[in-house]
Parts: sequence; structure tokens; C-alpha cells
Amino acid sequence: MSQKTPRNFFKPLAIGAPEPMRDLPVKIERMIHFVPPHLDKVRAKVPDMAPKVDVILANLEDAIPADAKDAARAGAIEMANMYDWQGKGTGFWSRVNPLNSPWFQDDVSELVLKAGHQLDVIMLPKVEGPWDIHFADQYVAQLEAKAGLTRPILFHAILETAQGMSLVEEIALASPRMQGISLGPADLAADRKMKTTRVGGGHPFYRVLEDPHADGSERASVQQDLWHYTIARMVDACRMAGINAFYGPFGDISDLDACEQQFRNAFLLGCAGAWSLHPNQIDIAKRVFSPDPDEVKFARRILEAMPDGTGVAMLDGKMQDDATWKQAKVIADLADLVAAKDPDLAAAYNN
Ligand SMILES: CC(=O)SCCNC(=O)CCNC(=O)[C@H](O)C(C)(C)COP(=O)(O)OP(=O)(O)OC[C@H]1O[C@@H](n2cnc3c(N)ncnc32)[C@H](O)[C@@H]1OP(=O)(O)O
Ligand SMILES: O=CC(=O)O
Ligand SMILES: [Mg+2]
Repeated sequence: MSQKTPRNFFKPLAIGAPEPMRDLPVKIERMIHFVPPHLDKVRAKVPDMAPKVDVILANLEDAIPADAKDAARAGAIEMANMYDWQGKGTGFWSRVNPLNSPWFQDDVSELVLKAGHQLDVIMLPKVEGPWDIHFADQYVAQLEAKAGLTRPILFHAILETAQGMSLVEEIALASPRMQGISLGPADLAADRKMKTTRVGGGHPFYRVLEDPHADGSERASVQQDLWHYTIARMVDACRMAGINAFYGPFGDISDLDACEQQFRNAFLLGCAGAWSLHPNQIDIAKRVFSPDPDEVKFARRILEAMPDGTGVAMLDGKMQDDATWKQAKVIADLADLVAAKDPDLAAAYNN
């Protein structure tokens, strides 16, 4: 047998570690905002930014120079104590260095021992298979026990290797700590030997050409989504495991329209949020990952038309039944969650 028995799956992995969660906390996580914690100037903005975003992440991995890893770790611990994350409801996460790096052990031990009371989620990069999650799971349980934590810290894996991709279902199911998975399009592209230098988004060479015209006139061609298959498979794996899928980074900070479109495609396919790398991506994620007010109104009409969720009804010429009731419930529940955090959207949903 290669899996734990059902009874053992939810047992703490170390004596004194908190009980694993059976259900994830219901939270709005439209953007995971990346902060480089070694930069004093950016770190100082955290208390002001925290109420305006859903999640702030102290990044210790890629984009942090090797000679600033210790400073970034110290900055992340400072960030944990700069705001009342647990009391005020903004998520506080950290992306640690990979398991095979010289920094992983210190990243995790210092975060859990010195900041574990505020830390919601550890983001694990370059996860190759369930064995990576199992190792981190055991290690974090020992540290949680040592720190006397009463709330378990959750895990978020980045899908950014071909092997991780091929084992995404097993990764999603590896531990009750699993909160979600993000697409890591930059590392994944490199590992797959995709021929792109972009961080996510489309590519002008990846397109479909229409059939030739009899008169020889120019054939239209349309750019396609390089990430469709990957995102769809990630969403299936996550939802099968009862966790959330996230689009990762969109690296062209200056192309707000393309960022918005990529985020929107991910939202429609089932993702809960995306990363924001720069302040100008925060409002895009907020807009895209909050349901559209007209969709919310229509969803609520479906729920009202079928109070017990069964049968058939016609609304504006469109057939509704038990399945569309469930679709409507997804949108209406998300709207309620967003409205509880965002007074402007609450007003738009209730107009
Ligand atoms: C493939 C992957 O792994 S993706 C994840 C790893 N990458 C990251 O985490 C990158 C995070 N983002 C950043 O480091 C920066 O946004 C950069 C380097 C991309 C661009 O930074 P800059 O050149 O400073 O951008 P810009 O000049 O437009 O910044 C405008 C303001 O926003 C601030 N700012 C920029 N990024 C951030 C951020 N992520 N959080 C908070 N503030 C930020 C800048 O400090 C600047 O502040 P100021 O007006 O007080 O001087
Ligand atoms: O870490 C993210 C990526 O795209 O790589
Ligand atoms: Mg990466």
C-alpha cells in the first residue's frame, strides 16, 4: 500500500503538532501579492498594502539574489510581525527556496519557529511529486510542535516541472496541509523545453491559421493560449482534491490588457486567483477574480427560480436545471465572500 489509511491521514505527524484541518478555511484569495522582503523600502509599505489585498507573500526564492537570501528571510519574519494578519484576515504566506537548495531548511525552520503564529501558508516551489510534500509535512509538524502552534500551517505547491505536472493529482492529494497549487509558467516552460522567454501569457508564434482561400487572399490567423491544457489539468487535480487552483505570475508588467485576459481565462476555467508581482496587477486581479455584477444577478435569479435546486425553469429563453443551479451557486457564493470584504462590490451585487 503506498497511501496512508483514511484514519491515519488526518493524524498529526509529530507529538504536540496541531490537528490537520479537515476543511480549508473559506477565504477570498484573488491575488497573492509578491513582496521582496530584503528591500527595506518595499517592506515598509506592507502595513499600508495589507488591508488592500487578499494575500501578501514574502518571497524568499527566485528573484531574490543569492547574497540577499538571509536578509530576505529576516525581512519575512519582520513582515509577520508588522501587521495583525490573523486578526484582520489578510493572508500571510511565504515562498521558501526549493527542497534541494542550501536555504530550504533555514527558511522553513525560522519561519515556523519565529513567525508561525502569523503564517497561513508556505509556498513550496518546484514540487516534483508527493514525496516532496511528505518530507516538508513531517518537518513542519516537528517545528509546529516545538513552537507550540495550535493552528496548522498549510502548503501551496507550484507546478513548474514536467514531472510535477505529470504527478499533479498525487501532489494535490499528498497531505491535508495542501491548500492549493499555482501554475509556474516560467520554470515549467524551461523544464519542458518550450521555446519562450516570457513569464506566462501568450506567444505571437503560437497560433492557428485558417484554411487557404480559393482566391489566394491572406489567411487570418489567431494567437492561441499556450497554457490552456496545463491550467485545465491543474484545476481538475485541485478540485478533485478539494483545494484551489491559481494562475501564477504574468511577467509583462507593462501589458495590463494581456495580464487581464490571461487572469480572466484562468478565472473562467476555475482558478481562484493569481499572483500580483507589481502594484499595478493588484486591481486587475481584484476585478477579474470577483464575479461580474450582472452574472451575480443572473445567478441569484436562477437560485430564486429553483429554491430547492431541482427541476427545470426558463429564464430569458435559457433552460435552467439542477446543473445550472450548481453553477449559479458557485457564482453567488463567491459574490457573498467578495461582498464581505469589499463594500464597493457588495453595493454593485446588491443593486
Ligand atoms: C517567475 C517567478 O518566480 S515570479 C515571482 C518572483 N518575482 C517577483 O516576486 C517580482 C516582484 N516584483 C518586483 O520585484 C518589482 O515589481 C519589479 C522588479 C518587477 C519592478 O520593480 P520597479 O522597477 O521598482 O517597478 P516600478 O518602478 O514600476 O515600481 C513602482 C513602485 O511600486 C513599488 N513596487 C514594485 N513592486 C512592488 C511589489 N511587488 N510590492 C510592493 N511595491 C512594489 C516600487 O518600489 C515603486 O515604489 P515607489 O514609487 O515608492 O518608488
Ligand atoms: O515561479 C514561477 C514560475 O513561473 O516559474
Ligand atoms: Mg518558478
